[in-house]
Amino acid sequence: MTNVIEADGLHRTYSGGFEAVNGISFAVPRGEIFALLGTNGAGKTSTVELLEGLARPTAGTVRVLGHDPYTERTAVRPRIGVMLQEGGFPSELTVAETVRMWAGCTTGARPAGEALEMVGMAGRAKVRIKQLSGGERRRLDLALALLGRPEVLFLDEPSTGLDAEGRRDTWELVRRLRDGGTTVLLTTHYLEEAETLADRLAIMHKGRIVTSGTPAEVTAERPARIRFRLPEGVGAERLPLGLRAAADGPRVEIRTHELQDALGALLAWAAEKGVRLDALDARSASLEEAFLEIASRADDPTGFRTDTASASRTPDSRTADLEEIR
Ligand SMILES: Nc1ncnc2c1ncn2[C@@H]1O[C@H](COP(=O)(O)OP(=O)(O)OP(=O)(O)O)[C@@H](O)[C@H]1O
Repeated sequence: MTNVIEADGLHRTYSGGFEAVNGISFAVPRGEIFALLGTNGAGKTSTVELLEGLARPTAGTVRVLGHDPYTERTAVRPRIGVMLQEGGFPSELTVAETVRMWAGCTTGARPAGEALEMVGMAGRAKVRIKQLSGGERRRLDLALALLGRPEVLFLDEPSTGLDAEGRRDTWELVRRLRDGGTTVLLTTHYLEEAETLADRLAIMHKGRIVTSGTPAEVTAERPARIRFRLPEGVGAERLPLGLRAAADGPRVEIRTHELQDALGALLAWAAEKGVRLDALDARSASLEEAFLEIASRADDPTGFRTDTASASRTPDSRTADLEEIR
């Protein structure tokens, strides 16, 4: 499969000497939605700007559609669509005028009405920019990014400021574009967005990629969780040995990399002993849990793991992991 975006050993150091991007590498094949996640200030926007050709990396290489997006800007720019974190529009123009103005600078632009239709803004064509809500401005930003029928779409926090319905509409649109062959790289703070939308993702922290893979791969590295309440008079120490659990009074939590085995053992024990497990809840790790764990672990210099190290961690298959109830 052809890689449409390739970043290799990227560094970006700002003029004061601050290293915002610290040696990251990844590749995005054609027709994939790739999400860059990260803590505030992790370096996502700094990275995306390098991919968009808005800045030159301090070290390392970027290829977009086989070209250097900075030095070969004229070859790359007509084939990409960019939605920046904050678009600046003349506030007195109407939505339609803004789109037409933008279309005038775009080769092979879609008709203005079509671009507005795609983002659900056709009914707002005559409204002045200054009268738009924050969410409507985001939709307009997206319409402008789509004007040139881009092969590669860069979306920096596309659904920030959108309500739940607007977010779902945007996800639908991004999926349709992907299904039509567009490659999409997006940054987001919404973990649900990354989990449901991204084919693959990378989590950044302090300029580095800490982990990457499909959403399922990233969460699979984290233990699943079983929670329940034991009846009065039944202590957690009576649970089967393999299921040593953290208990806070009657509330018990088991963390395990083998959810099916652990749950099976727990239910068999409860049935045999006639113990009722109240509020029983078993679930795989969510991306949010993975993210929070990565962020807190990466803050601890002794606990920092690189991508390779965390990927090669082998879960203990027989014993459930024990963790304190938080
Ligand atoms: N022009 C600049 N000069 C110096 N430092 C900068 C500059 N632009 C960004 N930074 C710093 O680089 C780091 C990374 O910023 P960046 O905007 O890339 O992070 P981000 O992951 O997009 O953050 P957020 O999620 O908060 O938008 C931050 O610490 C930021 O303060």
